[in-house]
This record gives sequence, C-alpha cells and structure tokens, in this order.
Amino acid sequence: MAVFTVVNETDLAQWMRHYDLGEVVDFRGISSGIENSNYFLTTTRGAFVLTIFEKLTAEQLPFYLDLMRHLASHSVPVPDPVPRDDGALFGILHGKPATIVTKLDGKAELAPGPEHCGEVGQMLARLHLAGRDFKSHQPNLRSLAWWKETVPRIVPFVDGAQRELIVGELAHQEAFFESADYAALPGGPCHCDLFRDNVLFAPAAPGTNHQVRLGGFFDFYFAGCDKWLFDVAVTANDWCVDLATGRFDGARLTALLRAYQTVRPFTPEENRHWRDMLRAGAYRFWVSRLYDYYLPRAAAMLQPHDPTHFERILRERVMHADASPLCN
Ligand SMILES: Nc1ncnc2c1ncn2[C@@H]1O[C@H](COP(=O)(O)OP(=O)(O)OP(=O)(O)O)[C@@H](O)[C@H]1O
Ligand SMILES: N[C@@H](CCO)C(=O)O
Repeated sequence: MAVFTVVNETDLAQWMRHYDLGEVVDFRGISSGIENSNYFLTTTRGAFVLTIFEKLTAEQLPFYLDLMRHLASHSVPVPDPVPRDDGALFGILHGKPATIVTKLDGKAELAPGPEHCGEVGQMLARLHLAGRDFKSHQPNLRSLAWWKETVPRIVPFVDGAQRELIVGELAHQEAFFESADYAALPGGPCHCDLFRDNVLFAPAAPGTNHQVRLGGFFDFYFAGCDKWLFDVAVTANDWCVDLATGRFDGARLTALLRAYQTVRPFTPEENRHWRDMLRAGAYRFWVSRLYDYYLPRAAAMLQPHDPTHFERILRERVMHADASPLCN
C-alpha cells in the first residue's frame, strides 16, 4: 500500500485545472513504494505519475525536480516534471507538496543480467556528464557528515564485531575523504540510490541489436552532488552482486564498468580508489538501514530493509580491498 493521501475525482479535477494536460482518461493508485503517495495518471496528452510527497517539504523539492527536468532535457530518460500554468514544478495538494511527472516505460528487472548492467552503466555515465552544467548544488545528504552524526546513535544497538567494523570503517572513510586523491575525484549531481527497483526496462525494439531497452531511472529523492565514482559504486554494489553472498558477479560487474567507461573513462585516481568507494557505498546503506531498523521514524518504513545484507557486502569489500577495478 502506497497511497497514504487519497485523491478523489473532485480533488483531481481541481488539481488538473492548473495543468494543460487535456482530459483525464484514467487515474489509479500505485501499490508499491513506501515514501510517497503515487498515482498513474493517463490523460488525452499522455501518461504521467502524480506524486504526493509525504515527508519532503516544499523547500526541499526544487533541487530534485529541477535536476530531473535538467536531465530529461539532456535526453537522459528520467521522469520529467510537468510545469503548471504558473510555471511551478509542484503545487500543494491536501496540504502536501505534489507534482506530475512523465511516466517511464517498462518494469523493474530484479534479476538482471550483464545486458541490463551494461545499459545501466552507460546511462549512468550519460547522467553524470549531463549534470555538469546543472546550476543548483545540494550535497549528498547521506554522506560522511551524516554518517558521523548517525553512527554514535546506532552503535549502542550493535554487537562487538559490528561496532568494530562500523567505527573502524568510519575512520577509514574519514581518512579517504581527507586525501588529495579524494579531492581530485570528479563529481557532480548523482542519483545516489540507483538500485534495481529504481530503474525500468522495456522490451527492445524489433530490428535493433539491443537485447533490452532502458525505460529510465526514477526516484531521485536521495540525489545530491557527490563524487561520480560513489554513484558507480552504489550502483555496482546492488546490480552486480549475488544477493545471497554479497559477492560480485564478474560478468555483470565487467558489463557495467565497461559500458560506463565507453562514455566516461575513469581517471587514474578513480581507478586507484575503486575499492575504497565500494566500501563507502556499502557503508552508506549499512548505516541507513541500521538507523531505519533501530530508530524508525513515526509512520515510516512499513518493512525496514535488511541491514545485514550491507554488512556482508562491506565485509566482502574490505576483504578484497586490493583487487583492481575490473576484477571481481
Ligand atoms: N515516473 C514513473 N514512471 C513509471 N513508473 C513510475 C514512475 N514513478 C514511480 N513509478 C512506479 O511507482 C512505483 C512507486 O514509486 P517509488 O518507488 O518512487 O515510490 P516512493 O514511495 O515514492 O519511493 P520509495 O522507492 O523510496 O519507496 C515504482 O515502483 C514504479 O513502478
Ligand atoms: N535503496 C535503499 C532504500 C532507499 O531508497 C536501500 O535499499 O536501503
């Protein structure tokens, strides 16, 4: 269930007066998702998604919506927020900020193969390059500063071995973030949460030699400016692993990294610090999952994600810290 705020026919008719989207043909709630209320909206002008933000505020939204609009205008397939009659990308519905974005094609691929990872890698590099002239800046709000603030709050709940890892890795990451090599890593707007459930795939067009077709990336509400390599690491840690062990699948990892580098080759510093960044990517989600597990927000997370999955991945990455970028 992911319709927390109910929109009836009268509310919708009132809301649609602010848009030049023709007549409503179909309107239905979307059952998945745990953060916002989402509806599929079909009008005589096309297919859209209406999102009512249950937690993000009107002050927080412009960075995300402007970024999506910027990327969409640079041919990166992401939901494009539709401007209202006053030019605004969101309005207020039932007292909460709400927006209409274009609907992407396809469905999530939860058991990806190398062909899916290749498409994701290439588009992620295109997203990074397209973000270079995006004017707003918001840091990744789930990076080092947040880890430093959050780790002391979760440490009382974890066992001795976990405490050692969580505190030790924080020290490792602090040293990495302070290094000259880290400062030299290129960066800009990043998705920061490009997991399998935030990407859609559609059937490949007949007559093309593509096995799959990327519908697009969505759920930009953890996006922020960060090192591009961090985004690649977060993505690889989800798309290219065996979910039972956290180990990399060599074919998927190679496909993702090769495809990314056909668009933007890694710099020497990125090559040197791939493993540190994989650790950072795993750490970010281990910490957030522990936080959501032990300190749940009111009415949040219907089903918290399993923190031990990312503990396993982090231990795996620490163990293979010396491996080179294109190896598993
Ligand atoms: N622009 C879009 N185009 C097509 N489908 C979309 C779009 N936005 C959302 N969806 C569909 O709606 C579902 C719920 O969206 P989403 O996962 O973003 O939920 P949420 O509650 O906003 O965030 P979270 O993933 O953090 O729970 C997605 O799984 C996807 O199927
Ligand atoms: N992708 C995150 C959830 C927040 O979108 C996780 O798996 O922990």
